[in-house]
Amino acid sequence: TRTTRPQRLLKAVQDRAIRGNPKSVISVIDHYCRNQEWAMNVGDEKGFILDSVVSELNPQTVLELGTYCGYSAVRIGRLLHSGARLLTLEFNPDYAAVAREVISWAGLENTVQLVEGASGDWIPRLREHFGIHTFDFIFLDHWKEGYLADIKLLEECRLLRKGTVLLADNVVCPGAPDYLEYVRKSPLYDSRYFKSHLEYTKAEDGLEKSVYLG
Ligand SMILES: Nc1ncc2ncn(CCCCCNC(=O)c3cc(-c4ccc(F)cc4)cc(O)c3O)c2n1
Ligand SMILES: [Mg+2]
Repeated sequence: TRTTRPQRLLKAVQDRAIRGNPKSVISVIDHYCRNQEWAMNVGDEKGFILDSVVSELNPQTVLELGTYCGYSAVRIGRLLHSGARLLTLEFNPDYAAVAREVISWAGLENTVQLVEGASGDWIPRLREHFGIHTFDFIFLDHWKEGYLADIKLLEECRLLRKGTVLLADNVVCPGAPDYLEYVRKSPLYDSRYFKSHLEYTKAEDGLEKSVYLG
C-alpha cells in the first residue's frame, strides 16, 4: 500500500538531514513541505515567532498538545537548556510513530518525551504519572475544537501558575474562535495576537500568546 504523508516526510529527514542536528532536521522538513508536499507543521515563519517566545522564556517544563511529525517538538526541544523537558501529546498513533523517529533523528530523545493518547484523557493524569507540578510553557497545536476545553482542564488540574505562557497555533486558519474569545475576555489571561501566515502559504494565520495571571 502507498506510504502516508508523515512517512514520506520522515524519509526525507532520514535521507537528507544530519543525525543529531536539530537545525538540519528543521530545514529539511521546511524545504520538503514548501517544495514537494505540504504538511501541517507550524513551519518556518510561525516557527521563528515560536523560537523567540521560547528563547525569551527559557522554560524548564513544557507541554505540547499535538505532536504530528515532531517538527515543533524539535524546534522547541533544541532551544531548551539542560534539565529542561518537553512533554508532547499525540492522539494519532501513526503520527506518533513518525514523530518518535524524527525526534530521535534530531538527537532530542532525552529532552522530548512523546505520550500517545487524547489530551483530555492525559491532562488529569500528568501530575501523578510524570511528577509534574506546573508548566512554564504550553504550545497548543492539536485539534482546534479542543483548545478551549483543554486549557479549562489545565486550569482545573492546577497545571498553570502565575506567568505560565500559552501559545496557540492556527487561531485564524483553521481557526479557534471560542478559544480566542475566552483568552481575550478572561481576566485570568493577558493575550496578544502575532499575525503571520499559514505554514508554507500566503494565507493569513497567526499565533495567540496568552500569559496566565493566576
Ligand atoms: N491531542 C489530541 N487530542 C484529541 C485529538 N483529536 C484529534 N486530534 C488530532 C489533531 C489533528 C492535527 C491538528 N492540527 C490541525 O488540524 C492543523 C490543520 C491545519 C490546516 C489544514 C488544512 C488547511 F487547509 C489549512 C490548515 C494547519 C495546522 O497548522 C494544524 O495544526 C487530537 N489530538
Ligand atoms: Mg498547527
